[in-house]
Amino acid sequence: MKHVLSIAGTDPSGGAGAAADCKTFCAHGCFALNVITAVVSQNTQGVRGYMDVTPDLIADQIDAVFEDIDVDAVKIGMVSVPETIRVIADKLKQYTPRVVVIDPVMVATSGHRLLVPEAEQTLRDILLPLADVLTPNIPEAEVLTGKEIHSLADMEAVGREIAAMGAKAVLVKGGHRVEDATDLLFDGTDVHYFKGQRVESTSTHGTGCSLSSAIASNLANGMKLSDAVAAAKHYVFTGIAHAEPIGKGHGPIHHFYELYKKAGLI
Ligand SMILES: Nc1ncnc2c1ncn2[C@@H]1O[C@H](COP(=O)(O)OP(=O)(O)O)[C@@H](O)[C@H]1O
Ligand SMILES: Cc1ncc(COP(=O)(O)O)c(N)n1
Repeated sequence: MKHVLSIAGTDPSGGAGAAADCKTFCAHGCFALNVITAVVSQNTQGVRGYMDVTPDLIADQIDAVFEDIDVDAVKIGMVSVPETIRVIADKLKQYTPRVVVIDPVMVATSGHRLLVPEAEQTLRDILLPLADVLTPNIPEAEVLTGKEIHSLADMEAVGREIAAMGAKAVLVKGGHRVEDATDLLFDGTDVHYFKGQRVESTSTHGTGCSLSSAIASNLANGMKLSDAVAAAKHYVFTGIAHAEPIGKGHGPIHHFYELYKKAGLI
């Protein structure tokens, strides 16, 4: 069994962050490990506040994992402040995990910032070059490049530009598109489109967290990148399409992929 580590913030309502990551790893038959960067009070209706874990405690959590367990892949989510980014980057350089998937989380679906503006530059300069795969959504790709995205051609242009900043591969996610939910991968050489129908649903909390965790799991399980992304996208699509509404706001996607398969739903 492969061991996959999430480095992310929390969500007590179980839809995003560390909870989504660990559910996704388990659904892919991987053993879930997790390091917490920030304790967040949030639910399906929004983020109420958060407290960053100190850099020393983040470092010690990462050491506790790597000194003890062989890690096959790492997924990084909410990193909130420059100090958090620096300590994670130092530890990635120290332990050189085989696969690093970075979801550059900036703003929650509810509109609350999860990355302070001063940290955007640090993320771009220090963390981005350590990514085997970086998975910005459209607003995040716009912040990283300073360019507006209105079309698939714009998604391709920013994907290439972010790769030129140092990420080995870039998946520009299309969840914020109006017409469909097509994602675009630039793998450093080729461009791949992952066409996706938009599901009209309020169960979209944690889609980005789950997608990047599914990619990390699929890569840990030995898939090649384009297959890993295609399978991850299907996982998230199914999670949205078959979710039972939970909570009063934007509910979580579901992680019962194998059950859905057995039931003949997918
Ligand atoms: N309403 C939707 N219908 C189908 N797929 C969606 C929908 N919303 C998001 N996705 C997919 O979920 C994944 C996460 O995308 P996105 O929502 O853009 O990320 P984030 O959660 O970081 O904002 C992408 O593969 C995207 O295409
Ligand atoms: C700890 C944490 N990490 C990431 C997200 C983003 O998820 P979403 O964009 O689906 O709200 C979140 N809400 N909370």
